[in-house]
Amino acid sequence: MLPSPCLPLHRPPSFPLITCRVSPSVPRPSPPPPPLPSPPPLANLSATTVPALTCALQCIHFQSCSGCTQEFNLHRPVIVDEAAEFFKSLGVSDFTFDSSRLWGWRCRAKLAVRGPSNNPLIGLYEEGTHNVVDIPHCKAHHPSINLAVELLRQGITELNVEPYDEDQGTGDLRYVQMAVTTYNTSLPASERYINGKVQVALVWNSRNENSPNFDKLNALADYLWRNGGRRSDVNFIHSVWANFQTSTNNIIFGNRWRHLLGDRDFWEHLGGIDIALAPSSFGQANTRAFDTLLRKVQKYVPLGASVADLYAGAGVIGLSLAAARKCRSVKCVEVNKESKLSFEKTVERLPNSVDGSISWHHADASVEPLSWIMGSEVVVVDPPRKGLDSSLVDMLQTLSSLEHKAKSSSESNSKVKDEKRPWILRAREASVEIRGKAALNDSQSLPQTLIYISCGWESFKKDCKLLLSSKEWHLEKAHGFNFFPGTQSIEILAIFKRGRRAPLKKKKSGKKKKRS
Ligand SMILES: C[S@@+](CC[C@H](N)C(=O)[O-])C[C@H]1O[C@@H](n2cnc3c(N)ncnc32)[C@H](O)[C@@H]1O
Repeated sequence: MLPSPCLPLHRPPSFPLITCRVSPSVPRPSPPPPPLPSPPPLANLSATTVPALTCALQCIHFQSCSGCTQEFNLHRPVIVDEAAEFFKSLGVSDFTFDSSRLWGWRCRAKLAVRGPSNNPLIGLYEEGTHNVVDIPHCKAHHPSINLAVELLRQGITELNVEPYDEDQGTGDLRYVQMAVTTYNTSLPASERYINGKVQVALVWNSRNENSPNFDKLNALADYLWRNGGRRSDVNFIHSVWANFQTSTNNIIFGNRWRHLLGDRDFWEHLGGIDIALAPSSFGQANTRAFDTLLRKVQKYVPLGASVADLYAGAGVIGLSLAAARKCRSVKCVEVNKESKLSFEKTVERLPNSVDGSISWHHADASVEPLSWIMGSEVVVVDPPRKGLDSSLVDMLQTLSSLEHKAKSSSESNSKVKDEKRPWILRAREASVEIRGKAALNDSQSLPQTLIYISCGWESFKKDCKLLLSSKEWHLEKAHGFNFFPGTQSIEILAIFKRGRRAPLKKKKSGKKKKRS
């Protein structure tokens, strides 16, 4: 039998929750945070009164690790002022910025594993290099991720697992993805976050389960499960998965996944619904801040609307809208086929009141983008950091003139027999169509609202200017969210409406006209 881990693994005390503005949906950890100066109100974007040190990162890895770039004023990334100015110049002067947890916010981390087995390095690359910096005390990680990293480190050493050597292409363990679920209904809501459990995905340097080093992978998974799983004292490992990757490029995951131990299903409660997320599907790193954003998005979608959710991942945004806004139809479009299963599981748990037409399509949103948004009143886009594909921007810029073309294109799409385009046929094969009581929306109408969610500020600015320059859209509202405290990045939620902005009504002077 293998010895138990040499270091005792205890759950560390929770980080204090300090925020610029605590969203009401964010559960407070227990015990309550120490008394600290109250943060400035959200909408006030003028100079902050919170001492910089109160919201300082205070992380011993700050100098060496590339993960964080802002050490002080975590509640207010430097980019917020620029964003407020940018939106003001476009006629939106009530930009808001919402902050939540400043430490322990990262619920999803992909870490490289390098170095010797008796002293493994588990962390991020040093800026501009492929040298891995060990970050056992990372302040951004959810505390359970740091615990799981520590346990993994012990397992690697005790079992003599060889970390990957990039130069030689040798070694076994290349990366690890750690994702935390904070959804445990057996605990009081206030204790769920801090007691989050980790889904560990080990990226193994072999083709599949038949490779000679598979026994070692199983031994490492057993070690994690025995010392951190359900029957251990600490119980912070949710499950262990394997991903097989032998390529020499920089892509972290290979195509083959295998569930090894623990619960197969991983649930989170976001935007008012239960969400399933497989390790192969995209998941937001800051789940609490994402929940705040989802609830804000709901406010901009009319009840009963039809929605196209492009760059949808497992359909979290679309499905939360389907439930909260009783959407007539929701169409999700995503290029990663691995997200389909998570979407299907989430749909199974949707409340019975959701009876609109719901579908998920494995397709590239940049190919024939018009076909995806036709018939929807609201289109949601949540692209990767590089922003929208140019074909999508082009289409959104010329929407009115495309109206006629849209009609004929939709007519030809509906003739399944005549369809020759392979990408459309493939998308149909891989799509999931769940028809509720409500009929599918076959209308030819085009969206009046565009909801743009962005994690890439520079690309957002570019896309935003292009959309506005066409006069096809105007900007109605803009919000920022502190998704990545300690970095220069924020998440943007921008609401565009078709056509020109209505001119501001002139204020009445208040003086009564004299009767003649
Ligand atoms: C920032 S993530 C957002 C995912 C989802 N909205 C969520 O919040 O969970 C961007 C997603 O776009 C997908 N994607 C990237 N390029 C795409 C394309 N051309 N067409 C469709 N999906 C794409 C990625 O696979 C990824 O899942």
